[in-house]
Amino acid sequence: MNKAKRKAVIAGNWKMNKTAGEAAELISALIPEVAGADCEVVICTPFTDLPVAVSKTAGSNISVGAQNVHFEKSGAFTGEISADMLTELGVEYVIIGHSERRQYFAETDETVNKRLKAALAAGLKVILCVGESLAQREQGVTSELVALQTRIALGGVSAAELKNVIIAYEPIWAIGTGLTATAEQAEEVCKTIREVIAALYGKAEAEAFTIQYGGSMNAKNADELLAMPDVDGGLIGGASLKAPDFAAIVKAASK
Ligand SMILES: O=C(CO)COP(=O)(O)O
Repeated sequence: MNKAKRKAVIAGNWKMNKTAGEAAELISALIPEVAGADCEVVICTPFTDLPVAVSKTAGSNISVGAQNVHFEKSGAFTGEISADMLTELGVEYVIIGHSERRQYFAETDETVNKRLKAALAAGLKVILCVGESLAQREQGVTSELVALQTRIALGGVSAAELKNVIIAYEPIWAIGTGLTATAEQAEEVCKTIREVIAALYGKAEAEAFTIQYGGSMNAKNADELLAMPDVDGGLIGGASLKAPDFAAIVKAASK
């Protein structure tokens, strides 16, 4: 695989953090720190921060994403947000299938697939999350599980649409725990994902495809993780909430 062909994507997943006022402050601090980065920079904010995030980042190299989207276009789905609502705001990306959504909000591979197709149809770029629990890793089913999650999520997605999809490999046991997958563990699963993409869409598509690692990624471990041949970026939780911490990872990806 020629990694040089792929531009790294560093995305912050703010989760349920930052009011709109706090978001404005964080973005103001972030813009000068990441200006000129040689990688793509994305911040995925709570829904309520999206308008301020879009307006504040205008003219900068930071793209804005949401953290979820519903699969229907509109209707009686109290509390939900549609893809058209996001695109009209100027939102470019959306995270789909994060393990916290799967774990706490009963999202399944099937609804992840429906959300993904709805997002792509509306013109959004998707960061699709896959990853195993600690019990699944200990049972030795990580590769199989991640391959299955990937196949189901991408069901019905064309090769043209795939260009707007990134996959983030996020081992659940490494999220917010301070436990990072070793670079070798991250590489092994990211490589498996690339093989699944190659089997589904072909070798050229797989080589062009961006795969991120996520799970306690920080300024200290970013270099080693990003040096892996199949790790093309990161999806960052905790370390995306402070401008210097996030900027340090962006810098590591720009080397
Ligand atoms: O879930 C994550 C990003 O989506 C990772 O979160 P942490 O970086 O806080 O472990």
